[in-house]
Amino acid sequence: MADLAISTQDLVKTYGRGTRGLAGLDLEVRTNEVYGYLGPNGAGKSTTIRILLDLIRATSGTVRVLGLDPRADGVALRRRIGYLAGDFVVDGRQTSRQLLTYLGNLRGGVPAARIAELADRLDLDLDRQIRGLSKGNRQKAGVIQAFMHSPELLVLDEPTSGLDPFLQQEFVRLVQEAQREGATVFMSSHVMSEVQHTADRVGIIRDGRLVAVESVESLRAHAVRSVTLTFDGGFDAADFARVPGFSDLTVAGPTLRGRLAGHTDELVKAASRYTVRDLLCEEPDLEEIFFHYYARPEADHVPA
Ligand SMILES: Nc1ncnc2c1ncn2[C@@H]1O[C@H](COP(=O)(O)OP(=O)(O)OP(=O)(O)O)[C@@H](O)[C@H]1O
Repeated sequence: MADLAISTQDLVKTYGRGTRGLAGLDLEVRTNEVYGYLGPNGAGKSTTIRILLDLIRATSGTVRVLGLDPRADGVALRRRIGYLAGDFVVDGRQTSRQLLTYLGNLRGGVPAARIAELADRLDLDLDRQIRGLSKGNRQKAGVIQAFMHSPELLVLDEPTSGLDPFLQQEFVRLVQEAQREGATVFMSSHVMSEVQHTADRVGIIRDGRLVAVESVESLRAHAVRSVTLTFDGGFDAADFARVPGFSDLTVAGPTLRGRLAGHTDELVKAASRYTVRDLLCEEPDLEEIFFHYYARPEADHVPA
């Protein structure tokens, strides 16, 4: 289907001696979305990505990437994809500039100014030998080679591992720019917070199967936030006990704390009857929801 950048049906990968890599994976990544592919170590994320790139082959099942079969059209596909491997390994004797120029030429030529601009944004010294670089700096070279030719599809395996928080923000901007320019981004991670700033949807994989697909928006809407309200003058906690979704209330002097699921509107209306000195509403902990899926072995595929 044209509106799907990636689709797999009943994909199975068995490694020697029956180790299950994938156990019937049905994946659908829509064109121009950012899809976060989440799961704990060993869930099958890298196995999926390697099959998409035809670096390994599935035991059974079908795969379509940009409308093509990676097994038959791997070479044509590579040019249209930006791929960052989880274990980005290259010949360390060359400089990043040499490596990126070489890879750029393989992909039909990438202007030197584009490489320089990305290196500047990620703060990478292009003229140092790769083997002398820290893991984080090598990862920057990996990120640049994935983005530099403005591919239609970015397939990124744990892209921000090793990047410091400042560079993670720059990475988020790169992903957003790529999406604005029409690219689709498929990105694996085992850390929810890493993808929540960029992803439209997240798919959660466990034991080689997709156990949930949700839009980040809906994850947020169902997320639970810790709320702390401090009042000037008295307040009646009973007014807050009636607020839908507000639970685990505790009162300490002028301060009321609780957990809020869903929208804040009713809580704000209840608080507006009093003089509010301070209001703290913590970011929803999506990680908590993410682990909730692992706690339910029977969890069903939830279409977003
Ligand atoms: N080359 C291999 N030979 C045998 N088993 C493998 C091989 N590669 C992966 N596996 C197994 O397949 C399963 C899925 O591994 P995979 O690397 O795809 O998981 P992952 O979700 O990417 O984990 P991580 O976050 O640790 O990279 C694991 O049980 C793993 O041990």
